[in-house]
Amino acid sequence: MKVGVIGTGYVGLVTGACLARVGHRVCCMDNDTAKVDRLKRGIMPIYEPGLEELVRQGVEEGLLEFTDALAAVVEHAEVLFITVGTPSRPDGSPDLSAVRAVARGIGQHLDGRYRVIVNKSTVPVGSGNWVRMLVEDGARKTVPALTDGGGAGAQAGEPDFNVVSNPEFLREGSAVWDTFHPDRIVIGAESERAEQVMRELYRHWVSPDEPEREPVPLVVTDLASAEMIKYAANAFLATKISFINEIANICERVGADVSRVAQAIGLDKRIGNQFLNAGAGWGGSCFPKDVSALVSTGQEYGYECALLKATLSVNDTQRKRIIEKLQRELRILKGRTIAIWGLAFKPHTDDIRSAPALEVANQLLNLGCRVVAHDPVVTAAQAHSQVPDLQIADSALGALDQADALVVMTEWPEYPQLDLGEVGRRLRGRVIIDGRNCLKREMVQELGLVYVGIGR
Ligand SMILES: NC(=O)c1ccc[n+]([C@@H]2O[C@H](COP(=O)([O-])OP(=O)(O)OC[C@H]3O[C@@H](n4cnc5c(N)ncnc54)[C@H](O)[C@@H]3O)[C@@H](O)[C@H]2O)c1
Ligand SMILES: O=c1ccn([C@@H]2O[C@H](COP(=O)(O)OP(=O)(O)O[C@H]3O[C@H](CO)[C@@H](O)[C@H](O)[C@H]3O)[C@@H](O)[C@H]2O)c(=O)[nH]1
Repeated sequence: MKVGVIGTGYVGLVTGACLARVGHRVCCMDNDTAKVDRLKRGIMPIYEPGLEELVRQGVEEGLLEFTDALAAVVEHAEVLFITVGTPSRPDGSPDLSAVRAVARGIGQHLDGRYRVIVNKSTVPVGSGNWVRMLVEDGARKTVPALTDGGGAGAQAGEPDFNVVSNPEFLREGSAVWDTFHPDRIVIGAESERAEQVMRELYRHWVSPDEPEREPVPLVVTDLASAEMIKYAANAFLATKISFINEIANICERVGADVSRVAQAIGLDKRIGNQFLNAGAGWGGSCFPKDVSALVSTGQEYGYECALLKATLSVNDTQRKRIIEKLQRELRILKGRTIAIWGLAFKPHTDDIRSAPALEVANQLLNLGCRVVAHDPVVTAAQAHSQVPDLQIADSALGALDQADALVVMTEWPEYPQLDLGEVGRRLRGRVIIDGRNCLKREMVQELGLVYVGIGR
């Protein structure tokens, strides 16, 4: 099928490359001309395992191309994905300005051919109807027949597009794998015709040719339910982490070990063992904004989301606990040098959007510390775009020289592999705050260092 992807960011690029891999002809569009130019030269805008090869293969096979022209992508595609960003506004509600611009723009370039317009951006309930309205508004300017009402068809009363909600559940760092192995595909469709197009688009997943491959469950719903499924999934996962962090905070007080508690409760199949790692709290481009957006939707309808507000508030205080732990061990923070291992909001990505590490770094700088950080993939330029006063070390061990304490903020697998003896020798102070419970406590303690984990 001919597929268009509008917004070649994380989701757009991965979606486009994976759809090309299964044989669709994909045109990815972005209004960031520099990004498009780099992509045409094979330079990836993000660090994501497996993505570069996939993009190269798609381009070489003539199945994947990039453009900065909206008209070109609308012209090309039978199915048009909207994958632009929907960041939080200061009040927690999502900023939908990019979706608005794209939906209107699509309308302006529609011709008489039928299109399926797919919302893959995470957008509040009701956005499917809103996108339909915006596309119609855009089309009205260029397709006079629409002024007769009834839809976006070149002939009055005959719509030439349908809107579909197809939320995305990929995780950064394993985005390609997740796209090929999703737990489910959700389609909120406003017509049978659009549903059939989406079934065909996802045939590789939902009706695999190879008998050894299990079909991926396809959940077909109305638009509003599909939109809600995305928010509910993220809110549940974020709540699960805030829950275990709260348990961790009680564990610390009563002398229990949250790792053992999580392991044991996770064996209960009703609870499950994933997303039970206590730590410095969740971050990233999705959980913070999506939980806030759901609270904001509740408020629009006069509903107080008490549980979701608690999820957010536990997460807020969780980062402050890192500072409290440092204060407890070092007493005076002013004038101290603190080393931070890990800046990305989680391992295997260079994404620093709402990264707990940067928030902790900022707080420490405000408290008068010098902060020296290391991350295996986040560059100094990226880090400085958010925290200009942060010092960046070339190596994890290099970050420790003159440091009074080490704080581990991202559980990159290489950190626990480092020579702890060397860590002990390099650190000026004796304190290690393991904000991700990823180091071997006993080994740290054997070296005469003070180990402080989360909930243990
Ligand atoms: N990142 C994730 O892991 C993830 C996972 C699931 C869902 N989502 C959702 O997917 C959406 C996209 O997220 P992302 O992380 O890929 O965002 P992103 O910021 O990485 O990418 C968005 C892209 O859209 C482009 N863009 C903005 N306005 C445009 C316009 N008018 N025309 C064309 N392109 C435009 C930007 O230049 C950028 O390249 C969000 O709603 C997000 O919540 C993200
Ligand atoms: O047990 C855990 C698991 C995760 N985290 C933290 O939670 C955050 C989010 O992690 P993760 O969910 O793995 O990353 P994302 O790439 O943000 O993916 C989430 O957000 C995406 C965007 O909506 C969804 O598509 C995914 O399904 C959803 O997992 C990170 O800061 C992690 O450090 C924990 O603290 N403890």
